[in-house]
Amino acid sequence: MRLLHSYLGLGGVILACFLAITGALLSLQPALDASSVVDGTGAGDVAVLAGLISEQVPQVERIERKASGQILAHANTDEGPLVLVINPETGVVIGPNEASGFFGMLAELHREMFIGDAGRMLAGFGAGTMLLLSVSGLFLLKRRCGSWSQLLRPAKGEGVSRLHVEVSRLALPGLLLTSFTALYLSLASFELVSTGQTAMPAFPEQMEQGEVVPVSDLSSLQTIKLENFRELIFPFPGDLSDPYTLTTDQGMAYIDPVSGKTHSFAAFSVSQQIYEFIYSLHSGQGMWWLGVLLGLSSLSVPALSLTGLWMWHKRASGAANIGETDLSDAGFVILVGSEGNSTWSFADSLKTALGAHGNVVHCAKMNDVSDLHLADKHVFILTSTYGDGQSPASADIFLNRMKNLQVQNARSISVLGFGDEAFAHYCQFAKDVDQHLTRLGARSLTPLGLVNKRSLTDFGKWADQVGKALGQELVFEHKQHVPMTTAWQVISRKVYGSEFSEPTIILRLVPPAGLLHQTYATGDLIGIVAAPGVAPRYYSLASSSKEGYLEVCVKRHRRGICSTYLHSLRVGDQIDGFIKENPAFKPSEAPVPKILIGAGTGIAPLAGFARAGQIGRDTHLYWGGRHPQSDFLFRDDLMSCRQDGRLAGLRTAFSRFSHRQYVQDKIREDSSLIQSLVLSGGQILICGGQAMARDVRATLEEILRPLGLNVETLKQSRRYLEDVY
Ligand SMILES: Cc1cc2nc3c(=O)[nH]c(=O)nc-3n(C[C@H](O)[C@H](O)[C@H](O)COP(=O)(O)O)c2cc1C
Repeated sequence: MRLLHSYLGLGGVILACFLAITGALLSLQPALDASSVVDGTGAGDVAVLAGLISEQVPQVERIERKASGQILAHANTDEGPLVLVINPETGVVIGPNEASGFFGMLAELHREMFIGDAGRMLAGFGAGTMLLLSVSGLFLLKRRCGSWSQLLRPAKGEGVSRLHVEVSRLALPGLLLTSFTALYLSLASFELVSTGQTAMPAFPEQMEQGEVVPVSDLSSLQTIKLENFRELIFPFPGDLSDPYTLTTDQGMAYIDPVSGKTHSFAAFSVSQQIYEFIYSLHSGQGMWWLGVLLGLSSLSVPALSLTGLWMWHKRASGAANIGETDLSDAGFVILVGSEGNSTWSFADSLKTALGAHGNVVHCAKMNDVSDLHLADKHVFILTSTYGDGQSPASADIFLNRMKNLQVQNARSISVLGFGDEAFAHYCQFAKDVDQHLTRLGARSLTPLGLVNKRSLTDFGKWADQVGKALGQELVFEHKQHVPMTTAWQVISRKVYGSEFSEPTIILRLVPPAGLLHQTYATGDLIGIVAAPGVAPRYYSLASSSKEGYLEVCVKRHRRGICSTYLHSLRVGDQIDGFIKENPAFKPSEAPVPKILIGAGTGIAPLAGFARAGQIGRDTHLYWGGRHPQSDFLFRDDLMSCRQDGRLAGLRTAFSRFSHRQYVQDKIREDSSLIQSLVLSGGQILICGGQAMARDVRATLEEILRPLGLNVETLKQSRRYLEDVY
């Protein structure tokens, strides 16, 4: 699916954009027509209307009623062909149909690119490509979301690939409909599907003799109401053997110009009705709102093409950047499972560190695994997890392939999973691979390692174990991509808990004078690079750009390079940082109760949410700190939130004060309140260290159990969000 999607996208990008843009412009026509339509009941029947028109436009050749209700008269004048818009109420000529020339040309460009059959074939090919892209895109979307039922849930991931997903999700229904109908119309234009249009009425062999009557006196036309009328073609002037040709929504008829009677009639066949229905679905004729919606979804095609190209390039460059080593020379093999590419950079670091000891290392995609990758090698499997606990793109057939391979031939196979604890199935694919290998009897150098949010610390811990097992110290220079930073100036600093060995500060920062203010939301992160070559450290924001400053809360860690650096800053000092969005940790906008739970510096985004007061009145905050006198972070702000009702409840627990309580103790005390908040649709947001998050989760499981609920189910419906570090 992915290959099909990528190659069709690459091959068809220009054609798809061309068809989408011309189609989007054409989609305006039904809406413009509809806006100029006057209620058409006044002129009565077709005979009256045709009579009124032929009096004003003697050279009229054809009258048509478009699906929008607009009436057009086509005449052949001495100055050339003319299309006139007619008021259906009065039959009076409103004026020339100026749009018809432009849209006519545009339609021709869209259908056949002014090059006839070759253009129509290209357009048909483009329609087929778009249909395949939309269908394969739908399946990839399902894979990314985990299952069909999760298709409409908020998209996971970040950056360009998230944009691609969000746009395609909005546009896919429209794109599927447009491309399917376009392909059908294209096949119909080459008569590869039946349109039923061959069923014409029999042409009258003999006309009545006598005087031609005025069109308004033709009895067959007097019975046709305007809303059923489609087209009337006048006989060729002076040709007494030529009848009127009438088309209604029932079928086609020839009408005698002398007697006014119907000579012959052919009803529309089912296939013709299908054709017409599909035509109006594609063009929006008669359903201008659908036309506009389809036009808007077509506009997504250039955006999807650009973001898709970027994703393809990024994916293609991942493995290519790592360099090649001959497999037969290698004693070590690194197999990589990656979707977004970041795991390749860890594979690269591992390869370099192993290579520094003279080891020959070969890297490959997990999907390419063969017996040659295993035979007498130390194998490292580095894989991310994707969708909802599923395999990433470069590992989706790995487990199947492994079934036929001799894992016992490998000297060792060790698995390292990359994932994100915020997901319900943390590193699930790596766990599945590890279990599978154990079942097959593979030897391993180290137990399964897990890396949360690409943490260099987690990676380093696993690599230390590998180094010890091999008797080689592995030194890493992990080249992590650091986005462009901007300068931030400290405008205030408040120190808390200075009597403890690890104090906490709240820093307020603004861009230095003259620099542009960026936009960020409470709960987003600021990445700070404390020294060249050191991986960025991320801190949650307690404020949004609306407040005019950026606020972070930092506890000093004994050997923490970045926290020590931030603690050393004074008012007026400048630092470099970049904003990283954190869409996974945002309170829902629905007016449901919110339960905010945190400990230590985890209070930062929670205090920010409470302060902004946008998250509804029924917000309860639980926080655990050390001592109420010395490190009650954001105390004044939280108190005033409680007073003015932005917080309906504020419960604090202090671990170095009289009762020595932790935040989960306060939660347990409030069990019945929490149960009722959850039952009324409440959302829980947790921020802080891993140990706190684990204890809180266990307590909440106990509280939820009597309700027949658990954390996992809440997580799946985004009612349990964690930002844990
Ligand atoms: C759409 C999407 C779904 C994800 N699903 C999971 C998941 O179910 N479990 C998990 O632990 N991590 C999940 N992650 C996080 C990734 O595994 C993690 O960011 C990893 O470092 C990405 O590595 P890669 O860029 O090499 O694919 C998901 C990420 C995205 C973008």
